Amino acid sequence: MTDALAEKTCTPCRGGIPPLERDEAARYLGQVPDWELVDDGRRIQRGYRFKNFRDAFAFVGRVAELAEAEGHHPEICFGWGHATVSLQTKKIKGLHENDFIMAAKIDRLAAA
Ligand SMILES: C[C@H](O)[C@H](O)[C@H]1CNC2=NC(N)=NC(=O)C2=N1
Repeated sequence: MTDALAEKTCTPCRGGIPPLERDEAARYLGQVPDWELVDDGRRIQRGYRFKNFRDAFAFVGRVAELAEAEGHHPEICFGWGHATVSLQTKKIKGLHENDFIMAAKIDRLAAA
């Protein structure tokens, strides 16, 4: 199922729509089960482990390129051997399908 999401492309979000309800977000989360709902269901995040700093940094660079290509951007915290990616649609201060598309694409990128 993750592939189905990963095959989609993010759509420009200009605000003015409600964020996903918790039950909707939970349904999408089933397709990216390694991610967790945080901030009262308004954000999703996942941690990744790497052999060293260089591999973590390379992963961050690939996620950044993906975000620019999709026009939808995560928050990333990283250091020696780890990176945490967080996704929320800022314009609506909550979750949108775009966040789950990016999660699925980032998981595929991390597995590559
Ligand atoms: C028009 C375009 O969709 C917006 O400027 C994008 C850019 N990247 C974005 N990224 C995130 N995470 N949230 C947004 O609301 C957002 N808006």
